[in-house]
Amino acid sequence: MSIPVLTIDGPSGAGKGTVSRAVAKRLGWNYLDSGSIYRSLAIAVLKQAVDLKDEAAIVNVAQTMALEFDCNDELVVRLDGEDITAQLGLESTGNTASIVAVLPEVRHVLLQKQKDFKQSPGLVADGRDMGTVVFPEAENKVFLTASAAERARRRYKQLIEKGNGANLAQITNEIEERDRRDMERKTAPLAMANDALYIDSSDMTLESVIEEVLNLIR
Ligand SMILES: Nc1ncnc2c1ncn2[C@@H]1O[C@H](COP(=O)(O)OP(=O)(O)O)[C@@H](O)[C@H]1O
Ligand SMILES: Nc1ccn([C@@H]2O[C@H](COP(=O)(O)OP(=O)(O)O)[C@@H](O)[C@H]2O)c(=O)n1
Repeated sequence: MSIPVLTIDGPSGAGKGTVSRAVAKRLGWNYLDSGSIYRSLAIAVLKQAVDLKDEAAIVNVAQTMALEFDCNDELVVRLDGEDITAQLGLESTGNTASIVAVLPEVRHVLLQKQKDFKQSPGLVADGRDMGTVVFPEAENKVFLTASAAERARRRYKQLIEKGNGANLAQITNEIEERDRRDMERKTAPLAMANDALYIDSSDMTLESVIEEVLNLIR
């Protein structure tokens, strides 16, 4: 029997990660946080002080970086043996991730790493192109979004709660800039798959979004 896949794509701060983790836990399925792969590459590129305009050098880092994901209660990510979990969630990391994610060759190199997460008994995959490019065969697809203002508020609150400083106006600008970059790139842009369920979570509680996604599976 084929392995079931649920894809959840959408822009930054829509709730993809939180909803995906909750649904994966309820179903007992594996979870792919594809953004963390692009984020890890961003950290590797920053660590090696690679010029963000040097496409060949960035592709080389993508090909050679060794990533380990430990998904117990909390996700722990090691890059070339070093624990980079604390840097993964920074907004600066997400912004750099969206710059390196524009490169077609980078996306090509990272494709198989993502496909390898499709393991029994099932997979919840969260990102931008899960339903369109990485798992087009998935039988359940969601496009999860919310207004940019609401997504910025959520991100702001999340950063403050984690004890990181944050500025709402700056986060709003960064989210809008990242939306633009993710939607306008040529390769695997952020777009809704034809066969996806559209959910605007602006005025929904987290619990009701999770319920709606679980209803799709049942
Ligand atoms: N429907 C919702 N209502 C209120 N807060 C939400 C909702 N969905 C997500 N959040 C909160 O917004 C923040 C960003 O969610 P996250 O899952 O990290 O988004 P994404 O993975 O799409 O960037 C988290 O703190 C999360 O708890
Ligand atoms: N499948 C994916 C996932 C992320 N990304 C890129 O990686 C960046 C960070 O992704 P993320 O999912 O961790 O970001 P958030 O939505 O959590 O802010 C995005 O802005 C995208 O540019 C991508 O191109 N394709």
